[in-house]
Amino acid sequence: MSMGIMKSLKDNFDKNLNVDIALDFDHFNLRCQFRFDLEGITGILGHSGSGKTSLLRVIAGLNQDAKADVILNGRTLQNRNNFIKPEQRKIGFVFQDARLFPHLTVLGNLNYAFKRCKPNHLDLEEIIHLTQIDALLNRDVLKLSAGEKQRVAIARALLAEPELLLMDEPLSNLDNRARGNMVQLLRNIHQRLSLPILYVSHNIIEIQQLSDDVMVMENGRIIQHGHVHQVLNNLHERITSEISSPTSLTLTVKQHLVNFGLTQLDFIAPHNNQVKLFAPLMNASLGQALRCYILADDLSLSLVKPEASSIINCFCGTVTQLHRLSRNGMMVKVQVMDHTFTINTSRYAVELLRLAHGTEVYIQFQADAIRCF
Ligand SMILES: Nc1ncnc2c1ncn2[C@@H]1O[C@H](COP(=O)(O)OP(=O)(O)OP(=O)(O)O)[C@@H](O)[C@H]1O
Repeated sequence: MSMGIMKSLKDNFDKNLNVDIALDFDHFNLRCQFRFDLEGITGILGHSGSGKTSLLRVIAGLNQDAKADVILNGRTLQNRNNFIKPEQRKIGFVFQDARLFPHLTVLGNLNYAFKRCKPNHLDLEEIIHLTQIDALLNRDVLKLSAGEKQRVAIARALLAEPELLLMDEPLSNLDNRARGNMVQLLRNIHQRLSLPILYVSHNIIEIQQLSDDVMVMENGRIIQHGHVHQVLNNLHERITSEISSPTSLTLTVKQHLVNFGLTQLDFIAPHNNQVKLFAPLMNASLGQALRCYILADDLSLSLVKPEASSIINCFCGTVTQLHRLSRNGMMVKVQVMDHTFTINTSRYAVELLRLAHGTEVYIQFQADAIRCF
């Protein structure tokens, strides 16, 4: 197995992406300028039509009309005078639909990429195993399920040994269960290959579970870019006009209470008091950091500390924001130390509790409201 060689090669170059793009369609203008170190998975979130696909297409070299400077790992892919063709950019692209070669089997599709990439630093068997397609190799690609097709498409993209992988809504044709499995598979791939990924999705949960950094696009512009928790917990009002994003946290495992079916996670509350935060019992080692989220509908608010309550998680915090979501629905942000919690409640409750910026409140949630990954 050539994992050692793979890893050292991946680590040898400076990984960064430098982009300055101006692209004009009849009714849409894309203007993006950014430079960042390519380390993990960067999620790209935004309403339909905000320009996410257009941005990926320019980076991949699929839109020659764009006025763009694109520099990947110090290599100029495009500027006023140069245009490197898509197949020479060392950028992989996985689309919403798998786009496999229909006349080839699964193995034929993989070999197409593998044989064109010389010398090979990746091990074909390893990639087949990593993408869980061992049992599919001789199958006709037209007879695969949507999830199977996407796994083959990912394997094929990896075998071309890209320096950057672009993924455009790769899981949108899958049901919830297949989507969950694919998120885990993508995390494994990323961990094993250290391959930077730009990952476009409408699905905030998918972005929360996969991304280290998140960019938010609106109307052809990047309006937010930063660490996943920081961006998702403070999503721009225009993006959260109809939905609330989940509270996004990284928490470490403190202890397992096997008899109660609970796992205690580390959480620092006001005045530096360590308070107990419980999640459902999970198979994770002590000290392991977990990506966690809580849906806004799963939290409730109280003005007084509930002394005797069956809801076992309760923290004191301060209201920092109130935002009307619908005719009767409100979104409330509560700051608890460094953590911002997002709670959905009714306009009636906000008036009843006289909630305002600065109100001290207690947030409550059940153990199974916290979902960990
Ligand atoms: N070839 C084209 N010619 C003219 N307009 C285009 C072209 N491609 C995209 N657009 C327009 O550019 C805008 C951005 O499209 P884009 O596909 O980049 O958005 P998106 O954020 O990826 O949307 P979605 O999430 O629905 O896929 C849209 O208004 C779209 O109609």
